[in-house]
Amino acid sequence: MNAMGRQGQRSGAPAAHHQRQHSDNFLDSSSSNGRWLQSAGLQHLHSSSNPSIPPPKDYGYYGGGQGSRMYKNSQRNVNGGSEFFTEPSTPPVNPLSVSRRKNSQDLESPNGFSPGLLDLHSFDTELLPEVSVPGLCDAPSFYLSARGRSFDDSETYFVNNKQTGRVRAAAPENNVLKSFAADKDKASNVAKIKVVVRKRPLNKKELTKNEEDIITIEPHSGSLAVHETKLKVDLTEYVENHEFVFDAVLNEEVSNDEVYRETVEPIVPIIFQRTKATCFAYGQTGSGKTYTMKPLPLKASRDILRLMHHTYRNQGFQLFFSFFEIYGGKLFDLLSDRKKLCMREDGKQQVCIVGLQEYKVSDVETIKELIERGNASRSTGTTGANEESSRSHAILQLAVKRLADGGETKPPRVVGKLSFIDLAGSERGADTTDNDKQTRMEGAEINKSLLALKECIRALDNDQGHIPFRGSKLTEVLRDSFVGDSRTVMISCISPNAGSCEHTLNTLRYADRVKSLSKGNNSKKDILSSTLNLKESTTIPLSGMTYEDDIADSWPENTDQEEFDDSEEFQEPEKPLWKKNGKVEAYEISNSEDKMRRTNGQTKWKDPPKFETKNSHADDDMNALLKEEEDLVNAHRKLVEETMDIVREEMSLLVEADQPGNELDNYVSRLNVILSQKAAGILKLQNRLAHFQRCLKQHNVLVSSSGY
Ligand SMILES: Nc1ncnc2c1ncn2[C@@H]1O[C@H](COP(=O)(O)OP(=O)(O)OP(=O)(O)O)[C@@H](O)[C@H]1O
Repeated sequence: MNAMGRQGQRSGAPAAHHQRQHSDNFLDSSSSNGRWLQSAGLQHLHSSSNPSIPPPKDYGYYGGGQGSRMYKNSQRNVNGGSEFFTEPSTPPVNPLSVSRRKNSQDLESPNGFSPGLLDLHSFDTELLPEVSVPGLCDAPSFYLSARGRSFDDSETYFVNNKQTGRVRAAAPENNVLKSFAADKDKASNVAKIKVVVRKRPLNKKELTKNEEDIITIEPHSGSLAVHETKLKVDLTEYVENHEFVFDAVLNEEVSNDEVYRETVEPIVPIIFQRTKATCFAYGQTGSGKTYTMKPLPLKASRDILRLMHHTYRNQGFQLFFSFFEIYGGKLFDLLSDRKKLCMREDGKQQVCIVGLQEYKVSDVETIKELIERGNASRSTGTTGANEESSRSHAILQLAVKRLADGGETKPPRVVGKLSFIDLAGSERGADTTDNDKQTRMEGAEINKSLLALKECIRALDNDQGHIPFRGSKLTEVLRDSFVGDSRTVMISCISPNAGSCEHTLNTLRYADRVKSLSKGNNSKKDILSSTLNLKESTTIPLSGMTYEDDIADSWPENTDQEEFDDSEEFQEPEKPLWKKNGKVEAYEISNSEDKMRRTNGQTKWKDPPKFETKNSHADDDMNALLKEEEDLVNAHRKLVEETMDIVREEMSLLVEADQPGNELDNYVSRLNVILSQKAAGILKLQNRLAHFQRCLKQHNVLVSSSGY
């Protein structure tokens, strides 16, 4: 049945009344009721939290008929599917069309890659003096009012087209230069975390199946609604509206250029100011993560190079490129024949990826080539929802480095870093069409890392002293995104079709949790990060490492930062990968850091602690427990939602019971159904709770140490 038909059937009251009702409730989302429900992750129930208010029955949501389903359907017909997937500004590389494993010979051939240099402490920016910004005061002040606003600003930083939700695309060529020069303080005011949602258009398959678009986007207010069709106990349908507000919401018409301008462009200038920034896409398989992420690094590189060649000309800045993936809990270099990599922390708990090949790049063409090579090496497969699905988390890093005073004789030091992370689909483990063992294992691993990411976010959100970054390789890599002088942009990708409703709601709830991180006091999180460093320095080695890895890597005995800060330690040249005109062209980050320290007669690495195996089991246990907890909370939330529905049903039953001539039989049988439903729901949750309690008991030691 089409939306119009259903709407006609459902509407018991004039549509105008409902429209007002919804938008009032929505606008009232800051009320205590709204906050109360939001705090329980049930904000979507706000509009119907008062059982005396009839349930929402139509989509007349944002007023003026624009948010109605009728409107959306007609919009869809205009798009008709012919525009679908026509826009990639960077044509997607088909990994299957390119040989998956490039040999290193091929990769290292000197075809334009400029010299690269070793950087052991690739995340260490402490020793660098602050970058002076030439011409800062000359900045045209009009620019600030037009573009380059910080994420915190209450006004949108670009102008939206009110009809289409399209972001105005009229940016001047050198806007990054201008926005950077505009105001250094403004740039450093860019919010620590920005959460953006992007909705993709319905695809051909969904259109063929006549699937409904259930997402309404209101770009001006950053709000979005998911219209979920549900069944009452008497099997009649009704629609529940779930409302969310984010830093920005981008509808299906927004181009990749516009996505870039909204997400990454504002953070590019501050990479030159000792900032580590991360942009990642999150969402179910086939929701558009890769499509969204793919063009961003190239656009960012272009802007970074422009800054280097203009604003910072002759100031010793260099751009380095690396690309790796996390697959099955292990790291692989996508630019080096999928060489296995190893992650390590230095004395300051800074992450260092040993063996990762970095390329010094100075032109966009080379970067494009590297991106294509990396993408071709990615692990992909087919899921029910996406024929070319990413099975891994891919991490592409652009590091801005600067030559030290000694010029080319010393390795340049990192000034800032921009990381792009294309996460694997958020529900891969639950994909029912994935039934071979390998795929299931991949799914489990992906879920583990996404769960760990969520737990880190939750821990930061709840001001917990311990942030479980070690829960997965992904969170270890991402750690820098959340602590210290860092910026994070999360792009939540959602599918519009009704069949994806549950996954979409999960993605949006996840995004909502990340968003709440940015609400609080940032300094609070910085304090947290120092607590974290203290705690982490005394905890166990990286989970998921093999025993061999552990023996080879060992662990820092001494975390005295001063000793590790000594830049003289970095003079030993790294293993050159290839040479051009007698100059080293590319280097790999190796474990010579260990050797240096040992040969200095000051061994700072010790044998693996004896309790290591036990602790890596403990990590697994903790992950399992976290998963149990997650499931319990979700089940509880679901029961509350169902209870609300049942209460509504009861209210109308009572109203009917009071009507003259009401049939007692009908009342009795419906009440019976309602009560059985309630009892079944409670019983199910009780069983789950009992199971969780048993798990807690089983892992008693863990429970006390992880603060349960
Ligand atoms: N905004 C969009 N506009 C047009 N086409 C899109 C958009 N987003 C995604 N697509 C298309 O949808 C399909 C799936 O997208 P994509 O591969 O990016 O999904 P994904 O989230 O990365 O999936 P997975 O997690 O399985 O890797 C692709 O064919 C892509 O071109």
